Amino acid sequence: MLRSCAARLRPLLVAHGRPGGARLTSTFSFEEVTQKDHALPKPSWSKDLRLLFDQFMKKCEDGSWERLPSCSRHSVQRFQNFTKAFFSGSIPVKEEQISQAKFFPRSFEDGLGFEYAMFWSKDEKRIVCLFQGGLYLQGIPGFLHGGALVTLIDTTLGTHAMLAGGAVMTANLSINFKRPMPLCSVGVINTQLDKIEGRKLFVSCNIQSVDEKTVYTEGTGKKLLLSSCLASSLSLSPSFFFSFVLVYNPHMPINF
Ligand SMILES: CCCCCCCCCCCCCC(=O)SCCNC(=O)CCNC(=O)[C@H](O)C(C)(C)COP(=O)(O)OP(=O)(O)OC[C@H]1O[C@@H](n2cnc3c(N)ncnc32)[C@H](O)[C@@H]1OP(=O)(O)O
Repeated sequence: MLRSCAARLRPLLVAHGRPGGARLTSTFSFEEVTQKDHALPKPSWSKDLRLLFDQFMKKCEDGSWERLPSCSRHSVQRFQNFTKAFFSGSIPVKEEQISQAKFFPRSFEDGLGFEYAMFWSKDEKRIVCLFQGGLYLQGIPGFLHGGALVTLIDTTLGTHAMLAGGAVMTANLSINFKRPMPLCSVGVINTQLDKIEGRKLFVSCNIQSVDEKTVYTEGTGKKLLLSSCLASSLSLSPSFFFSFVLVYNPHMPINF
């Protein structure tokens, strides 16, 4: 699947006239153009997280669910396209800073921060995010920091809103912390799209324990579309969308 996405990206890279584009077209291969996918099992994953992951991978076999790949950096090209399209290219961040920047939830060493994998059901229009909050995310002793939970909620709701509508920003987020969540335990975020009003997407979710007996946190968010591409992108394929995130930037090493 990713190989075919990479093939689809080839003309895109050339079309954008990126530096090195010509070289890439002659040497382009899947191995060269993808970044590390972090949404895959690692030794730091607990047994619970691994078991849940395997259950969802099984659900992916008939195509009803799809695992969403996840990388830690945007390519400079993608950043430039984004800022040009939505901010008239006027974001005051230097290119070298962008190539150093990391996606916040993926910026910790393995097992110490956020470990998570998201699965998308196109038919049910929901995301399930399986996660484990590591030792560096402590708030009150022994429990996850509320801000860490909010980060993951915003990321999951943002991903849902993007799949449903295109590029979005969070305008508003409301959180109820119901029970403290133990450090290093596994949680499950379930999202839903509640309604769409013009450019506004209303999404909500909760975080439950693996046995579904405890609801740790509930979140509702209002996401604002940055473009009017809602109607045309409702049928956007997540694999294509996220494969675009995985575009290789020739100025960066392949593995981080
Ligand atoms: C490396 C791999 C990465 C992979 C990434 C994938 C996953 C990524 C997930 C990442 C996740 C991370 C995500 C992040 O971290 S996003 C970062 C955090 N968010 C921001 O920084 C947003 C800052 N705010 C703005 O830029 C603007 O205010 C926006 C764009 C939001 C709206 O400004 P704009 O000028 O466009 O719109 P408008 O003012 O004409 O208002 C339009 C309508 O909206 C209503 N409204 C506006 N504001 C609010 C509000 N606060 N509450 C409730 N309602 C609000 C307003 O009443 C009006 O309604 P109506 O009168 O029409 O009914």
